[in-house]
Amino acid sequence: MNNEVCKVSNLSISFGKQEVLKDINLSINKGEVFGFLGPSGAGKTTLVKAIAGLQPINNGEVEVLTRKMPTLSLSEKIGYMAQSDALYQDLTALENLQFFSSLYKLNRIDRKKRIHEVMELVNLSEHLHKPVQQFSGGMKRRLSLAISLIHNPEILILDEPTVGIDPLLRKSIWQELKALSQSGTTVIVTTHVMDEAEKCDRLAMIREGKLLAVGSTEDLQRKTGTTSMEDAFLTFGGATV
Ligand SMILES: Nc1ncnc2c1ncn2[C@@H]1O[C@H](COP(=O)(O)OP(=O)(O)OP(=O)(O)O)[C@@H](O)[C@H]1O
Repeated sequence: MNNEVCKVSNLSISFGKQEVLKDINLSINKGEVFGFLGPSGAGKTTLVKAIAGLQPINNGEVEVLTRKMPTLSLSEKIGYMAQSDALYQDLTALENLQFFSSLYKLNRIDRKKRIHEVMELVNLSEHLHKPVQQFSGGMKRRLSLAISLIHNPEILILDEPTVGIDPLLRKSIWQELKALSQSGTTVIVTTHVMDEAEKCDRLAMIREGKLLAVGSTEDLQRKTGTTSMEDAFLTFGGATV
């Protein structure tokens, strides 16, 4: 059975003269937690934006759920959380969630139920009526995560999801991402943190717009004869992340 939900073929993307992604080929399977690991500026954000359909493509192709990206028709099936939070500061958490959920076809009762579920999940239930401008950085990240989950997407794309989040909550968010993947959601994350990379089922190592390697942590360590992701990354040609 073909489990592929995303296929990137010969993808290249340039900004002016700078080629930031160079001939990327990879595929992502349904229900896996797939990570993009690489140092700052490697091209991770550009790549996940291309997968989310938010980034024009110069060469090659990105297919998601057998559709060629970018396409608007998949917005119901993809949840995307950007690196910087896109929240309305003057509105409360609830009002933000209501606004974003109104973009999807959820009826009022489902919407209310789902808002409570996602707020519970990110541990923000007691702050539902607080204006976002009073939130800490970590709380804003968690609210952004809740918003990306509001429509129960098949594919969840998270750009550096746990930046600014304390270790305890980071752990609970990772548990939740794992649970989502076990229930069939495909989770795609970017990170430059090695211990987070190790939590992914498979990883793509990226440096200077090039794909260095793809595989599970075990695969990548076995191939390089190393015992840590840091050493594996260095062996594949990456600088320190
Ligand atoms: N809109 C843009 N216009 C011009 N250059 C851009 C644009 N977006 C990204 N870049 C450049 O593309 C390269 C890759 O950036 P990208 O944000 O994809 O990297 P990243 O791996 O996600 O890094 P970080 O972890 O710091 O976010 C960088 O050199 C960046 O300066």
